[in-house]
Amino acid sequence: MNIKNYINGEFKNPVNNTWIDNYNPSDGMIYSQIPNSSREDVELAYCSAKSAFKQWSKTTLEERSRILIKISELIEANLERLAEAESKDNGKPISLAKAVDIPRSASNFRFFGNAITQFASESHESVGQDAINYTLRQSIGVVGCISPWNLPLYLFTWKIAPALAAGNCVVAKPSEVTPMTAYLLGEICNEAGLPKGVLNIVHGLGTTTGQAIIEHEDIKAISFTGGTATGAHIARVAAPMFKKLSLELGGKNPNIIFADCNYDDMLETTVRSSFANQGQICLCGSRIFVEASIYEKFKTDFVAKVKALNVGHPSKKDTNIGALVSKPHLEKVKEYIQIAKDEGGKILCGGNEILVEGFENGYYLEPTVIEVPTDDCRVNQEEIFGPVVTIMPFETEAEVLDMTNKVKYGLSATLWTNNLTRTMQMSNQLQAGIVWVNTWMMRDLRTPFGGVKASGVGREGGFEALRFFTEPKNVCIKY
Ligand SMILES: NC(=O)C1=CN([C@@H]2O[C@H](COP(=O)(O)OP(=O)(O)OC[C@H]3O[C@@H](n4cnc5c(N)ncnc54)[C@H](O)[C@@H]3O)[C@@H](O)[C@H]2O)C=CC1
Ligand SMILES: O=C(O)/C=C/C=C(\O)C(=O)O
Repeated sequence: MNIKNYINGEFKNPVNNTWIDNYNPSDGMIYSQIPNSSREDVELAYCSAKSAFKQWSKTTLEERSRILIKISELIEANLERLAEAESKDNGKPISLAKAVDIPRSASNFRFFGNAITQFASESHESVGQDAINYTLRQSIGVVGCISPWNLPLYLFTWKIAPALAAGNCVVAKPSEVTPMTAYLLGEICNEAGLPKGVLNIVHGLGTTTGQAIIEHEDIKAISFTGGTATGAHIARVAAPMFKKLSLELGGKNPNIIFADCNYDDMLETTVRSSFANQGQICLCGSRIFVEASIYEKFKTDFVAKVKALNVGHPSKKDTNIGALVSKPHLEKVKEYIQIAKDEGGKILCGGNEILVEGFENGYYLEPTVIEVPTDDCRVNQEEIFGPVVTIMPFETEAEVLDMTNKVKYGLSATLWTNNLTRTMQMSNQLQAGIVWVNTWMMRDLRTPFGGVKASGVGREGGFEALRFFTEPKNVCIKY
């Protein structure tokens, strides 16, 4: 089956008729092809978006809201089909796609469909000067949304929904590794009555299609989620063109466990925060620091739970861990396991590729726990983005804070403790955009989402996203 570009409400082949193979990670087979769109395709998408902008930016908030909520309902109505497509394209367990990815994609549209009706601008009375200022929040125009492969429809819609709600028209590119649900979204948008050209989806490689989007002179804002190196490249290209930029990048998130925590909750959640989605979530807690007094107990209990996880075909109900997203990614993760061994790390469990019966060419890897001798080893400093975590003990708050803040990343941190003073003090000092205390990845879509340092620039979510996708203009009236 060939995936096509979605431009001006129609499905089109790429102008230069160049295609890329799309692999099913669970069996390593090519199962579809996608366009490797060129500058010409991006230009067609841009022109279609530009024509639609005049009308869409003037469409009432109620009408925009109605359409976005309709899209949300149609995503829900297509739950099974979308979850199957996501699981096949990405390798994630179908149970996860059904419970998390697709419902959250629907929530993204519903949330921003509602949020835009509550979004208000400010006014400032200049007392004593007989003047009033009011600030308009105007749609930007045509914006670019570029998303990664780990949470394909979830992150694609997390960008598109606020962009559309704010009255922009969009040229969007999903990851070339997981294009299928973005393709299906085009059909849903047509059925929901989204006017032609408001959303345009171009498929292809980052270096061709993505590059054409970020270099386009008239695409005025770029919202990107993906690797830090790619984010830095996008900034180098787009910042001198004065584009607005939202960059949500990698992480090397600490999971800090104190002896006074609720142990059972902590243990269960830590297995999830380590290995959910095969560890391929930028928020996964890939560095586990445990207070020395419970370190040996934690090590034994954690390893036992990890060994019990079921690695298998994504379509099977009892699969906890599916396939990694691609062969090159599997190789990258395996290289890090070798690096850990070379650096003196001890593999407590996992570390090997798995041959799943009947799917021997799939990209399966055992969930891996590595005990590291020091915090400054490469596996504790660099993003692996797979089912691999490190563990090590700590003695004091000061020591663990120092280790957690020493990495170049600063996305999220999880703290397990029942000590209120410690919670407040550490939350203040952790260099991260998001801190979870006694939980992980509990999401409220109104909250600011994003990181500091090499984890990115800007915040997504709630009104932050609507602010990003609008341009403020202050009007000062003297009376
Ligand atoms: N959410 C996250 O934090 C993610 C982090 N990563 C990290 O990045 C590493 C590399 O993974 P990749 O798949 O290569 O991610 P990537 O960052 O290269 O890809 C993300 C998106 O950016 C696009 N892209 C790539 N080059 C571009 C360019 N020059 N201009 C515009 N768009 C471009 C891709 O086509 C894709 O749609 C992973 O191993 C992982 O460590 C990857 C995906 C998601
Ligand atoms: O918005 C969320 O709930 C999760 C976002 C996750 C990422 O951005 C990621 O893994 O890249």
